[in-house]
Amino acid sequence: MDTQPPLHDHAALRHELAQLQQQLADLQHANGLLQEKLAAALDGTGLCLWQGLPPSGELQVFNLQDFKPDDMASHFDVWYAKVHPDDRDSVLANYLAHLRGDSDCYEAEYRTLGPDGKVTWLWDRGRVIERAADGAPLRIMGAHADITRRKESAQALQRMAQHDALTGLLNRSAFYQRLSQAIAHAGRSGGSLAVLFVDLDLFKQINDRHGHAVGDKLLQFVAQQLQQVVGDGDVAARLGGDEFILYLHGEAGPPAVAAVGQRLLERLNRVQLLDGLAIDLGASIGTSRYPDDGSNAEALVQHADAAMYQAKADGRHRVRHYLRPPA
Ligand SMILES: Nc1nc2c(ncn2[C@@H]2O[C@H](COP(=O)(O)OP(=O)(O)OP(=O)(O)O)[C@@H](O)[C@H]2O)c(=O)[nH]1
Repeated sequence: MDTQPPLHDHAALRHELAQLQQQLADLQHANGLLQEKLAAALDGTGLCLWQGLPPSGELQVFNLQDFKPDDMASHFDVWYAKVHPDDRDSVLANYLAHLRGDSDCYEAEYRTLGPDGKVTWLWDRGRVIERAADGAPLRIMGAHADITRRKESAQALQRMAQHDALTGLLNRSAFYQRLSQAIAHAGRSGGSLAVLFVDLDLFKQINDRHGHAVGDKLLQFVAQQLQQVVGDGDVAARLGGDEFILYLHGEAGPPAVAAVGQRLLERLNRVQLLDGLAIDLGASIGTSRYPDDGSNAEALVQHADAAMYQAKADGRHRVRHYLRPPA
């Protein structure tokens, strides 16, 4: 039996095939243009587009500008394992809240850890674009970007705002902030803490005799000594000029506080050899304690300052504790 289609059907099929091939070529061309536009839009942004399929946990990445394929996780569990342990809870809570429909979008800034332990900060944002009839999320699409440099600059700025440029110690405002937090903590836990106000003796003479640059080096030396006498959780700072301050946390009774002050004086009293110069460096130290001598940072510092003036008046290079004026 002859099963060949009639000749005119062949012609019709060929025509249809040619049309389909043309449509395919048009679609490929349009797709190529879309890819070019997407690449142009993303160029230089550092953005990486991703799609997640919550039912299977599969993750896909659509563009790899600035990224290597191995940087990308192909499954939710792999991505989650890369997130810094300290950031996991908050990122996951944010992501799940959005999958549940509790938020308009998922958005988080978090650290990831590379195999070599390298930390990369990511900004990540996504939105569910397809849900099942019962509301279960089927597809989520989003983008992430490497924000490590921005984070590092912000951290450097924060560091500069909190530290003294010459000595690297905390500055006045950061110290007050820390001391206030320590007082609040001690207040809740029934603990005590001590403040030591340190003012160098006759520093103007040292500057005048040896020059400002030598004075600067001495201030840096004093800062190092302060850091040597404080323990874990204690804080040392430069208030400005030749004034330094520190607080000791925990059960710092008067003898222990005086002993720390004395240790510091011994360290400073050694004649310092600096640039071939022998410099006799001294300091007067005033101390106050929470809660006996003040209930807030300002009062404690003020009273330690008053005790420091008493140390100066008593002959300098000594430690004095704040004495409440007689009522
Ligand atoms: N080298 C240097 N000197 C500073 C700096 N900041 C402040 N000073 C100087 O530190 C000196 C502080 O002197 P004063 O506190 O007035 O008095 P003193 O000479 O230490 O005398 P007493 O405090 O009475 O023992 C001043 O001469 C300031 O110019 C600094 O950053 N570097």
